[in-house]
Amino acid sequence: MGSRHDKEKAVNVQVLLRCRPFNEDELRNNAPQVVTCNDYQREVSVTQTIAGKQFDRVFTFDKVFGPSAKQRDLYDQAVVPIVNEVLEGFNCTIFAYGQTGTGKTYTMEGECRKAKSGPKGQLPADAGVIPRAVKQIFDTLESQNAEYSVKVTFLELYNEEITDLLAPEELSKITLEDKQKKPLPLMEDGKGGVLVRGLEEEIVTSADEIFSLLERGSAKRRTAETLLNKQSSRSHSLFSITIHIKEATPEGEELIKCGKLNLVDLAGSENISRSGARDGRAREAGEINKSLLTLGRVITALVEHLGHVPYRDSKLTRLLRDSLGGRTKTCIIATVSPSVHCLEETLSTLDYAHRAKNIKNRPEVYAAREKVGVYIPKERYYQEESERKAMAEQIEQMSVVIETGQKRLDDLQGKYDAELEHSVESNQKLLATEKQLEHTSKLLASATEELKQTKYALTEKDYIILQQRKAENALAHQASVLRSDLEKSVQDNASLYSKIAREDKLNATNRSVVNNFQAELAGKIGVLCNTITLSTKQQNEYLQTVEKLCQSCLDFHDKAALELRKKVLASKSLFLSHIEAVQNVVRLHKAGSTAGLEEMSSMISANCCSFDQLLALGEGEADQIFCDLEKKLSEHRGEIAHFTHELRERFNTSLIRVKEFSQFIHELLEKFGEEKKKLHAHSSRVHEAHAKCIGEFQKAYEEQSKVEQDKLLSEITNLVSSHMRRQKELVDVRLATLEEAALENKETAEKLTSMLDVVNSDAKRKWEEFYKQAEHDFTDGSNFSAAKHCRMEFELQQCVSIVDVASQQWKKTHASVNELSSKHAVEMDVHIRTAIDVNEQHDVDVASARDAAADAAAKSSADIIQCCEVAMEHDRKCAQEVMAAVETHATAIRELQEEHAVQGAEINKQAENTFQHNFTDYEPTGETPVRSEPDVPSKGMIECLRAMPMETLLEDFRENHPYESSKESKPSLIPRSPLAQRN
Ligand SMILES: Nc1ncnc2c1ncn2[C@@H]1O[C@H](COP(=O)(O)OP(=O)(O)OP(=O)(O)O)[C@@H](O)[C@H]1O
Repeated sequence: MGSRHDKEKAVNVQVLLRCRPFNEDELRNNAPQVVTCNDYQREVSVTQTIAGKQFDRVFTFDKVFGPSAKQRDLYDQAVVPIVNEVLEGFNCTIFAYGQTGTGKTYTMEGECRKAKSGPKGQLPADAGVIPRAVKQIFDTLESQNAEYSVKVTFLELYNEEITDLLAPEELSKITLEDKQKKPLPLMEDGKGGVLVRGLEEEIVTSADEIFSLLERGSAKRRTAETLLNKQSSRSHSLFSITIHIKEATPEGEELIKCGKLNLVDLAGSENISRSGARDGRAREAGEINKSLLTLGRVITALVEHLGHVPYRDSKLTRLLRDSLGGRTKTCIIATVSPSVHCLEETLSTLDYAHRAKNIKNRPEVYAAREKVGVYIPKERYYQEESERKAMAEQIEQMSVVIETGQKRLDDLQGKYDAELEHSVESNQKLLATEKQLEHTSKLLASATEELKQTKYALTEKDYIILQQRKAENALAHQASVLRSDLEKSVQDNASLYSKIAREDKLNATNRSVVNNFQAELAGKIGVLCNTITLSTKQQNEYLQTVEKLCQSCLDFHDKAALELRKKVLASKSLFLSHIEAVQNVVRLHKAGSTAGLEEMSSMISANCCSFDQLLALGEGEADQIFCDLEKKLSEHRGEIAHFTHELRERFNTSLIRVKEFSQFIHELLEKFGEEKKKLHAHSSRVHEAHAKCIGEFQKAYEEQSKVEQDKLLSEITNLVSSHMRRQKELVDVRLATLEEAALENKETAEKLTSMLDVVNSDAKRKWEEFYKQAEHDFTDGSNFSAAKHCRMEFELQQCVSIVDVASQQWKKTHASVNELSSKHAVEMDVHIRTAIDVNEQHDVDVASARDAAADAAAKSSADIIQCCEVAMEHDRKCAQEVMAAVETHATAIRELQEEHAVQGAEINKQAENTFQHNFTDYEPTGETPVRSEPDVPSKGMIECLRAMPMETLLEDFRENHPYESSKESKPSLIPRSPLAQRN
């Protein structure tokens, strides 16, 4: 627990830097390298050229992986310890952060997304962190023999919307697009963390299950990408593995350790302008950047120990809150490109990652926090899990219902708002319309007033005209009465010349009146004449126009008819030429098809022949092959028999050899025994010789000593005695050593001999065992080979019989093919003949149809021409009639004019005559009649007959028909009847 306690102290976020190798494009373009990695010193240096000078910026990280680092290197050095900590009960998070295309997905997932374990459970070399971590977790859990459970979740965060990449397809019965889009809401879990509501948690029992889930999720992500036309570079993905391990404590307690590993593949870190987001995608880029920017702000706040950390500003930071300054161990893998083209982004990534190094987390072991937890049996745990899942599903369904309700409410609110706006607009429109209506009503009232005034004026004028007409009529009547009276009085009083004197003045006045009247009448007649002349002239002009029109129409008709005739003739000739061409084509077709059919027929017969030949050849070849096969089979049979024989012989030989060898071993063993005995004898001899030698040496020594003693006794008694003592001691020591050695040698030799005996007996036993085994094996082998031989012979016989059957089958097939081909050829021939007949019949039909068509065309063109001629004749007649009518009309008008002129002159003359006759001076006759008072109307009376002056008439009219202003009365909406009616 001590180490755990240490681990639970604040630790910095671990930041690794990985620089990918140059990609193909960069290599092709010879892009200069600006990033250099020193993996050992954990340094990355970036070379910048500013104003022609080179600057190097060096960054140090917890670990640095250069372009040559493999997936395995990164995993072993950086991730293995993290996964071990997860297995100890820590929560750990690994982020991949960097510009698009720098290898985030490669690092996290690897090239082989479906990183199913290869042979012997090995992962492919390109497998990334996720598959390797999964494998490590399961390998460890399985080796620990502990009870555990593993759950995974896989989600995508795109545009601030969370999608569950593991959601089963069949659950959501909505359209594919909706399914892809279905966002999941985030909820507070009440413990300071967040939950993704409705996120599928899959319980898995093996690494392979996780791999298939991962594959499913990745596939879903890819499908969504295609549907939404987005790229992985714009979405974040979060793959989480939660592990529960049951562990027994030394105190006998059972606690469940709970570790969680979050693996986050962040979106590309480039900015909006570089991500290519425009218009509609600006929001998308904004939201992605919102997450990444918030992540940056969160890092800044944590590094600079600001009071407020803006976790809540984006879903990404809410989700990863615990991994940033929380209770989770965090590792950031920053990825960069070595190329100069990405320099700006590389520097930004390095700065970002470098700053993140200073974030401190306080990781906790989750088992420690949940020590109060109890062990639950596996079944109950799974049951509770499934219940929890069902409840979560229910909650999800309810939340969906709530969401739907909320959406509906929002929709309704939207509709209500729209309606409200609409009604405000309508009100405004209504007000405007009302104003317009008022204005229009005013206009209408004034127009009605004007109309009424006009009507009144018209009625006034009508009235005046009527009155004037009445006056005129009365005047005319009075004039005629006057004239007749005058005539009568002139006749009656012709003789009363004397009395006429006073009448002269009156007569002169009368004459002047009549003259005036006559002049007036003549003027009027003249006007009438002029009008008639004018109208006659106009009529003439009109008639001339009509004539011209008729003439031009006629001309046009003539021209059109001629053109029509020409066209009909041309079409006839064209039709004929077409028919000729069709005939030619038919002839050609006929010739071609006949030739083709004949060729086909000859080809078929040739084919039949060649087919026959081929079949015969094939048959010959097949026969040959069969013969060869049979020969080969019999050869094989012989060879196999020979081989078996040889095998048997070899076995026998090897058996003999084995026996010889065993004999040899026996001999060897015997020899060995003899040698051993010899060795024994030798050793005892050596021992004896040794003892003898020692005795002799002792004796010789003693003798020599004695001589020397005698010799030097007197001189060097002390020296010699000491020397002798020393010599004796040495010799004794030496002798003792020699004896010991001899004894040791003897012991060793005996030991060796006994060991050799053991070895020998072992070897003998083993050899006997081996010999027995070999003998047994040999018998087995020979039995087996005999059985095999029998089996092979049986199979060969079967093979031969099959080959015979096949040969017969082949012959049968050949015969049937022959039969079929000849039948086919006959049928083809029949078909071809039928086709030729049909073609000929078709030709005849075409010819008859052509003749009929030509006849019909000729007939129809003749008909058309006749029709045209008739029509032309009719037109001409019509025109002539029109001309005659016009002439008649003109003559009639002319006559009318002349007659009118004559009549006018006559009237004038007559009137003059009348006046001259009637107004001759009075000649006395003497027959003065009795004076009588003529009934001549007085001037006053005549004056009375005059129409009243205009003003009087108007006054009179206005008195009798007072004008009512319509301003008081409502204007009538019924349209007034036409004026003509009133007039
Ligand atoms: N260390 C590496 N070794 C070999 N190839 C690599 C390495 N890193 C990346 N690549 C290659 O570079 C290409 C881009 O990598 P990847 O798709 O992982 O980038 P990314 O950062 O995830 O991009 P995005 O943000 O668009 O998802 C891939 O073809 C990958 O195989």
